[in-house]
Amino acid sequence: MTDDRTPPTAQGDEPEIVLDVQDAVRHYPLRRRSLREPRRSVHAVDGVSVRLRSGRTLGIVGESGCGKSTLGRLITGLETPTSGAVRVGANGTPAAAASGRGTVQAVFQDPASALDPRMMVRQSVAEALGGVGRDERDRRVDEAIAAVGLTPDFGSRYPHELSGGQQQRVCIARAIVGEPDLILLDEAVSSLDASLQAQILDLLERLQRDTGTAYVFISHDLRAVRQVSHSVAVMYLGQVVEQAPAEAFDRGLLHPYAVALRSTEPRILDDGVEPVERVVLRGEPPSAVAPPAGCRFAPRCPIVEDHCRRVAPDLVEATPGHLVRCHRPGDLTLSGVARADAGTPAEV
Ligand SMILES: Nc1ncnc2c1ncn2[C@@H]1O[C@H](COP(=O)(O)OP(=O)(O)OP(=O)(O)O)[C@@H](O)[C@H]1O
Repeated sequence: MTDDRTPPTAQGDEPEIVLDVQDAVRHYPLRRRSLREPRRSVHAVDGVSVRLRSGRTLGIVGESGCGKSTLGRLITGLETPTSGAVRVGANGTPAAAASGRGTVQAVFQDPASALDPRMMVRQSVAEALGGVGRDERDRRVDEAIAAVGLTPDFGSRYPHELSGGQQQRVCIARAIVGEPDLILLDEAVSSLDASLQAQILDLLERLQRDTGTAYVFISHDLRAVRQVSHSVAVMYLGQVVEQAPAEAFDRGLLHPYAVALRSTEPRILDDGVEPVERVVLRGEPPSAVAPPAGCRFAPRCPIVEDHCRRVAPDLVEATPGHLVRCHRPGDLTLSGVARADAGTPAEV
């Protein structure tokens, strides 16, 4: 894959928006043990706004429990937001209404459980296509199986006759066969070994070039996210704390949590840049049931000030396409990680 992920569209001729998340909130009410107990809920996603254009990839990273998968379920319409709006496709249909209609497809971590063990590959891919005539269905199923690099004879195999990588290719064939506007990839390469991961990531990039499908790529693997994404959103306790063009993700992160997270993957900088000093965060993430007042990251922040504990920072644009939610953006830097270089940030 190339480093330059700038889409091939001329300026002023922007591709259409296929995902528009506006102030999305998803709270899960907790069961009360008695009626006197106050109502409490898990703030899984707490005011997320992102937009994604056709042909581009938005990466979402953050530690376990920060709300990545919940956001993914809102995008695929598997869940509805407690408040806010999630619209998908060129027509801006609410995600819940678009669910099951093929506008958005999803690929998850475990391909074996995503495939029906009683269905041959062809049936499985055809099932995802829905109601089209038989000839067209056969043609599109053949194309999808070929597009993911499987030979036609795989069509008559069952999932247990495939390797993990081949099963994931079938899941991707199922996702692309109906030509969706958007594919959610939630830890889609995480269970594969390194060389298979590279193959699948290359495949996804090629498919995107050919079809213009947009991807939301959720992963704890920063290296994979950096490789495929045009823009990367870093989540912390249900909120986006930084969204940066992929180039800035290497050297120009501004939020202390994003810098710390980034420092756990020094190998990304193997391309001649000095190694990064590791920032070790104190403590565990606070509970998503009662997020801290002020900045949610304040209890663990290495550069916290009094103000941070009292006033919640807004997500503001530092440079075009680069957003950060911090009172002291850019104040935590690492040796080998230069201060943000505005450059020409990509929009997703
Ligand atoms: N159905 C549910 N009911 C109650 N709480 C939930 C539910 N689903 C998720 N949560 C809680 O919401 C928060 C966000 O969970 P989510 O699965 O979105 O995080 P994640 O970032 O995808 O984590 P991981 O990387 O471990 O998958 C967590 O605190 C989780 O316990």
